[in-house]
Order: sequence, then structure tokens, then C-alpha cells
Amino acid sequence: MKIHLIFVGKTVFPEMEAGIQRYLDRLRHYASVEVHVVKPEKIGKRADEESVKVTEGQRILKLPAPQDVLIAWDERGRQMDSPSFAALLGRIQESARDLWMVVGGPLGLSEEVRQKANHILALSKMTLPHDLARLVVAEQLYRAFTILRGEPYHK
Ligand SMILES: C[S@@+](CC[C@H](N)C(=O)[O-])C[C@H]1O[C@@H](n2cnc3c(N)ncnc32)[C@H](O)[C@@H]1O
Repeated sequence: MKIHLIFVGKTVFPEMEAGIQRYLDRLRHYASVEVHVVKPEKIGKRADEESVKVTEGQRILKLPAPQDVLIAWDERGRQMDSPSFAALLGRIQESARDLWMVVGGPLGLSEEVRQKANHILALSKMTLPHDLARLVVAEQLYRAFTILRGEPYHK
């Protein structure tokens, strides 16, 4: 299973980017990981927010192949604990399908992305800035692999 992370636009805060890279480097001891940065749409004062999400969504959905698994991160999604998330990853790994995970931009993900996703997962019910959501996703992926291997990181 290869893991693909789709981010909309660059990470804004350098300290967040450093944290994301730190966890992705750790994660690469367990899995092949690739980050895909999708071009963000400009959000102007009079921008039609729905069309921004739709255009970004079309860019996102061009990336995974039909047989791949797509997880959309969204505050309205299903919450799970870290062992359950690890178990989900374990099942996807066994299916030998590639895994794609998408974190939306400042306006979030389009309805089409949410509909096409195999799973919509929430990190909490609170809305996180997209930089922080990326960092938490990277850490939870790393944590999940340590859980699957029975390593002591997860306490
Ligand atoms: C600033 S949030 C977008 C908020 C937007 N109002 C919405 O309705 O989705 C940017 C992205 O961060 C991720 N995100 C933020 N909070 C999250 C949470 N609690 N759980 C999962 N993902 C979250 C989602 O991928 C979201 O599209």
C-alpha cells in the first residue's frame, strides 16, 4: 500500500511544515508516502466560495485511480480512536490498494469529494486550520503504524 497525501496549497506556517516533515520522515520507515499539493483557488472578497471548493475538488479527484481508497478529512466525519484508525489502515494495507487522504483548503472540501470518499473521518468536532489538520494527520498515520507493529510509541 502506498500512501498519498493530498494538500490544497502550501503549508503556511514554517513551524507546522517542519512538524509535518518530521512525522512523514518517521512514517517512511513503515510505508511509502507521497505528498501531492493541489493548486488552491484564489479566495477574493467576492469569490464564490462554492465554486472555489468545486474547482479544487475537481483537481483533487483527478489524482486517485478508481480502485484506490480515498479518505477525506472533515470535521463532520466519523471520529475514531487511534487503535481503530490503525485497524482501518491495516485492513486497507491487506487489500493491497493505494490509500489517498485529502485535507482541504481554507474553505474545506467540495460535496463531490465528500461523496466520492470511501471514508470521511474527523480528527475532532472542532474546526482546525488546514496546516494543523495536516500535522495531526501525519502524526496519527505514524502512530497507527507503530500500533500495527506493536511498538511502544502509542501509550
Ligand atoms: C479550515 S478547515 C475548512 C473548514 C471549512 N469551514 C469546512 O467546512 O470544512 C480546512 C481543512 O482542514 C481539515 N480539518 C479541519 N478541521 C478538521 C477536523 N476536526 N477533522 C478533520 N479534518 C479537519 C479538513 O480537511 C478541512 O477541509
